[in-house]
Amino acid sequence: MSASPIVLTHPLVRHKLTRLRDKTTSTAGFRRLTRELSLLLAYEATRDLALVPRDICAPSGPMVGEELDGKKLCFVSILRAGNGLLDGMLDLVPSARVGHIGLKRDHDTLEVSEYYFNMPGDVPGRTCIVLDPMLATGHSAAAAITRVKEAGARDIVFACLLAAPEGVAHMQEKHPDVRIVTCSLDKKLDENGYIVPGLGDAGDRLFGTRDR
Ligand SMILES: O=P(O)(O)OC[C@H]1O[C@H](OP(=O)(O)OP(=O)(O)O)[C@H](O)[C@@H]1O
Ligand SMILES: O=c1cc[nH]c(=O)[nH]1
Ligand SMILES: [Mg+2]
Repeated sequence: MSASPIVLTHPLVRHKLTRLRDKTTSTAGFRRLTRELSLLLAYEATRDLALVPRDICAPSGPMVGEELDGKKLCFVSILRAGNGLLDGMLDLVPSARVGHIGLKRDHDTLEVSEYYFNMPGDVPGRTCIVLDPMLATGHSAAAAITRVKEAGARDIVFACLLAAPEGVAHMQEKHPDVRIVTCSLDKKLDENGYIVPGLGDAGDRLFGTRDR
């Protein structure tokens, strides 16, 4: 059974997301807002990490604190727009490993092709948080997660800024075990496979390009 996506409803998220969607927001502003939202996404995406007790000496005396258990985290960025979320996540968890998967969506068929794959060796045992701002048809996210599973990952979260119902349904069919954390569940896809209301092309807005 697949879980429903976790949608962040915090006022800060809603405020920043509105600025992000606004087509008059500059490239620099878009990049900064994406980074800020990634910190808030990371907070929710890491909610279930296991803790173990740790003895420390506080200024007032000994106490039992807590620290993260085991081998911790691996972030996986789906190139290229996933990199917009990566730096903020690494600010929060600087020791995380990082994998990269290069995927390009064909504008006509909406199918994806892989052009790059590089994962750390010690992925089994780590929680993998796969990053991409957009879950549209879900083809990119599902293909990336198939590859992450082939690398040995078992505990996987997919974190995005916007999700379309079509993408959520595709992920629930292909990877029902993967939790989806998003800042918004939008209305639908348009006839070109773009999210409505959406924010346009995330990669282009992050990097100041125009790829269609
Ligand atoms: O859910 P889907 O229908 O697969 O669409 C979502 C994908 O499309 C965009 O990437 P794109 O292929 O445009 O590459 P880019 O990040 O290099 O711009 C986006 O960053 C996702 O990876
Ligand atoms: O709306 C969309 C859909 C896919 N990719 C994007 O960047 N935006
Ligand atoms: Mg793009």
